[in-house]
Amino acid sequence: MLGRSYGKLDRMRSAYSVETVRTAERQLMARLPEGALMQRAAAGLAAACADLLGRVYGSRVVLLVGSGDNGGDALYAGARLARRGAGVTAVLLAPERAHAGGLAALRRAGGRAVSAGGAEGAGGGAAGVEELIERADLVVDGIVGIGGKGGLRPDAVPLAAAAERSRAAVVAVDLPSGVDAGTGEVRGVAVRADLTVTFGAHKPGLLIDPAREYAGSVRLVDIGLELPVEPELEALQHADVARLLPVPRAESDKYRRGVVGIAAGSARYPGAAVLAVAGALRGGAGAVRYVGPAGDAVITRFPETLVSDQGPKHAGRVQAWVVGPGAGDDAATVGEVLAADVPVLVDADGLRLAEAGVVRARRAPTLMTPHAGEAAALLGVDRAEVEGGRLAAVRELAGRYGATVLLKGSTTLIADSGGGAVRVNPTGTAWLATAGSGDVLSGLAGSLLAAGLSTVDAGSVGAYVHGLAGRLAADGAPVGAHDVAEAVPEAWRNVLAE
Ligand SMILES: NC(=O)C1=CN([C@@H]2O[C@H](COP(=O)(O)OP(=O)(O)OC[C@H]3O[C@@H](n4cnc5c(N)ncnc54)[C@H](O)[C@@H]3O)[C@@H](O)[C@H]2O)[C@@H](O)CC1
Ligand SMILES: Nc1ncnc2c1ncn2[C@@H]1O[C@H](COP(=O)(O)OP(=O)(O)O)[C@@H](O)[C@H]1O
Ligand SMILES: [K+]
Repeated sequence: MLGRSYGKLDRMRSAYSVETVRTAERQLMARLPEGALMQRAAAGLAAACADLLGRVYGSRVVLLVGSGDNGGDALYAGARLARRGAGVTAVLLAPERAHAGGLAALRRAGGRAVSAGGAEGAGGGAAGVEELIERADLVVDGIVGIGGKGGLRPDAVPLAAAAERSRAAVVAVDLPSGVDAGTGEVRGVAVRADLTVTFGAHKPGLLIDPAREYAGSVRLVDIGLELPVEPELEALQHADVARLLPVPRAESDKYRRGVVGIAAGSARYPGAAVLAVAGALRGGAGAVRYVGPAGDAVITRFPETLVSDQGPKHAGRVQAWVVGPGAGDDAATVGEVLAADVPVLVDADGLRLAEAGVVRARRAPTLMTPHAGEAAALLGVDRAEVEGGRLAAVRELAGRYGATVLLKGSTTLIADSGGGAVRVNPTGTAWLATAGSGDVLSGLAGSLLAAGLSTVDAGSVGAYVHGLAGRLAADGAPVGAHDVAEAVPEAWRNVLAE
């Protein structure tokens, strides 16, 4: 929990695909002496390990070393720690293919190496190796980095399991071994790290669940890569959001600030209408119109709402619509809203009722906000497939519908149909997994649309403020969706205070 101290994140965080990182590395390597890049990586890694250890001298460090350059980084960093008095043991998964220069450096510094399979020297053997890991103060995971394919290989699985059992702090080199760097997918076992030291650029997997959870906190080591302007993934931070939040000027009036229309709720689910309005009233629009059968419940709770029981077509001026929360099977209302020539946010029941062809044919932009279950239903796949491959799912939906799609959940992603960087929300908290909090988000993001933000900005700023409001409201204890709505002004002030 970041709690009330939240808010020191001030630069857009970007992640680049593995191919982009490799290209940048090749270009830089061509201009540098051989091995220089790996030394930069190892120096940053060793410094992070030393910070974590506090006292390096006398500490017990175990390196898990695969056969690629990821293992090389671990070996060179281990050599640096050994020179400062740590007892360093490298566990080699493939002794004959371990990075030769790194291994020699470690041995010169007084470190030793054993085989994971037990073939080489004392202390080897599977049981001995696992014991070594369990007794360590620090485990450095250099099994595999961006060269990884598929899940962790079977010979590496017991090492990852021993690291998880161990009391040691676990530092992953570049990525936790076993996670997919490009997508955040995790197939089978992967290393669970307390800290991941990543080189040159964040990789998408470090920002997307489930892999993000395996990474622990992430420290970026600058190795001098020159990266393209457009990343594959970007996470807004406080300063970015502060620039995008709509703030009224002296000449503003309620219409200039934007009117958001909420077509939500039903006799069965009046609460969804109330919660969507609760979010909308705190989202920057100058007025909130409500259309639907829950007008009485809405007006009782929020007398400032402009309530109408006519359909959306007769509701009067609206700069953006929200349709769907708690809407049941009211396809006619969804159709009417989609026919309006203003931005529309479609959520919940509305997603099921919005035909792809109709959404694609709209001239004004559309923002769809499914959770994983709804996204799975739209794509005709299992929910687990969406949860395991969120990036592919959000892109696929955006392409199919010709819309901006915000995929809710542990990592909320926002993709535009035109391609470009996918936004990832960094403020989410599992306390938001409470009934109705999605309704608050749809009202909030709809209000931002009415205030003039693009669908991508309204979705990502909405998710950011909503996540922050969830953290502030919860502050370590369970909350209801209405609490989240009530904390939105505090979240807003928190962002602008930066
Ligand atoms: N390319 C560069 O310029 C730099 C690379 N660096 C490091 O180099 C890494 C990439 O190195 P490589 O390209 O050698 O690749 P890796 O070391 O990431 O992985 C390749 C090795 O892992 C094995 N492997 C692949 N999939 C596996 C799996 N699922 N389970 C277990 N083992 C698996 C392969 O057999 C191969 O031997 C980066 O992640 C980073 O740590 C850094 O030194 C910085 C500079
Ligand atoms: N584990 C989680 N971590 C972070 N945020 C979550 C998590 N689970 C759900 N959320 C967020 O909570 C909200 C729930 O929305 P939704 O699933 O539509 O619920 P409802 O339909 O009950 O309103 C979304 O903003 C979603 O991103
Ligand atoms: K690794």
